[in-house]
Amino acid sequence: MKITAARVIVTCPGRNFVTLKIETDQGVYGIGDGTLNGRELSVVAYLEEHVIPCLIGMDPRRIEDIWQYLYRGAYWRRGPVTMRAIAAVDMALWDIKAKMAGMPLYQLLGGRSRDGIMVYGHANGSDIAETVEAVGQYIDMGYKAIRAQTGVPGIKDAYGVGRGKLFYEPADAALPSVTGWDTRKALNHVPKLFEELRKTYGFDHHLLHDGHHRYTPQEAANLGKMLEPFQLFWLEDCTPAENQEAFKLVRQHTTTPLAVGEIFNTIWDAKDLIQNQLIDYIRATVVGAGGLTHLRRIADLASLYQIRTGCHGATDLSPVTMGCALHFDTWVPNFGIQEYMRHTPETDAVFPHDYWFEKGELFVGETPGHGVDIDEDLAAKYPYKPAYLPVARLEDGTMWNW
Ligand SMILES: O=C(O)C(=O)C[C@H](O)[C@H](O)CO
Ligand SMILES: [Mg+2]
Repeated sequence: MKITAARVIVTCPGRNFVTLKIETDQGVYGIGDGTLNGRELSVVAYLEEHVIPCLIGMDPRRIEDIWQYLYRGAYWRRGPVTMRAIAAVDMALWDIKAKMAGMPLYQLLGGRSRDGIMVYGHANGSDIAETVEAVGQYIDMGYKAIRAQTGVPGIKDAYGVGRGKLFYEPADAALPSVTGWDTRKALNHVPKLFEELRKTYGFDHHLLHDGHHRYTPQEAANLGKMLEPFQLFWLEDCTPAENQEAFKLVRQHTTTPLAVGEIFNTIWDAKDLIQNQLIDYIRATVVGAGGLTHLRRIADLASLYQIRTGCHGATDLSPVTMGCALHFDTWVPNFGIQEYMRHTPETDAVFPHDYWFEKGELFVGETPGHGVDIDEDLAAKYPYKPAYLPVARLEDGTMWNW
């Protein structure tokens, strides 16, 4: 069996997606996602110029060997561009293998560990009252877990507060817009949101919060401590994780569960955090961390330390990644939760998929493969549009982490 052709499809049905389609001499094809928010065309070039020429003629059933070829063979390892290109190939190859087996992908991974996948949605508002109302809407839709973000008085465009409620897109400008940040103001405000949420809705639902790399380890520890009475499911990205040791300080001071990893590319980014039990949830997902082949290794390492998965699932991960992640979630023994930020109806139409939402959970169907396809004619109607995430600056103009 041979790979006969592969091509990259870029489409923007509301936001940009990079999709890889791999064809074989047996008529079976596979689909993979290589979207890298705000840097999409770098993955397109990496795939078209450096990966696809090597793939032609290879046996698509040799998933592991092709993964190693692309990882070790490039000499230059890791990084978001490389690992997304590898992920796109890996997803497409697993799709092909599962289609040939006539099985949904989760069967090849080891079979079903659960029926539904608990997901969390994004509730946000410009102030506490609006966010409390938005959380109520998610509860009414049946969600069991909700991430809550709020505008903070005195901060311009606080992280996670979109203009829309059910659909909002952080990468919303042709060049990065400038947002603000002030840790003091956030630390004074965020605990009040969760106090209000617990007063209003009680403790039956899981609540989550994303610090988006904004706090120093000491500030993050302080926030975690202040949030303890409100029993969060997790506090995410409370401090940047390039220095994995920084989490020791946070961990020593708070029992609020910690989640990290949406920007991790490999097991090496998470190794010390996991082995020192400095986190509770690992956020790496299929497109970010080199596909299913590599994500499985991260999950297995995490399972040794009772750390659970919490795959990133923002809108910049296409329905192809969402489909793969849901098959992974259906299998993975140490599953925690899955992020689910809804795609627009336009995106859902470009990517027909066999997964659906019901009472706070997502379910995958029995379609062979990962169950997500691309309608190429429709995709062609939405050409690439430059779009960037914002940047963040402190009041005095200093660049900060968005
Ligand atoms: O979904 C999250 O938790 C995020 O932090 C969203 C990210 O900012 C977004 O996916 C970046 O592309
Ligand atoms: Mg996040």
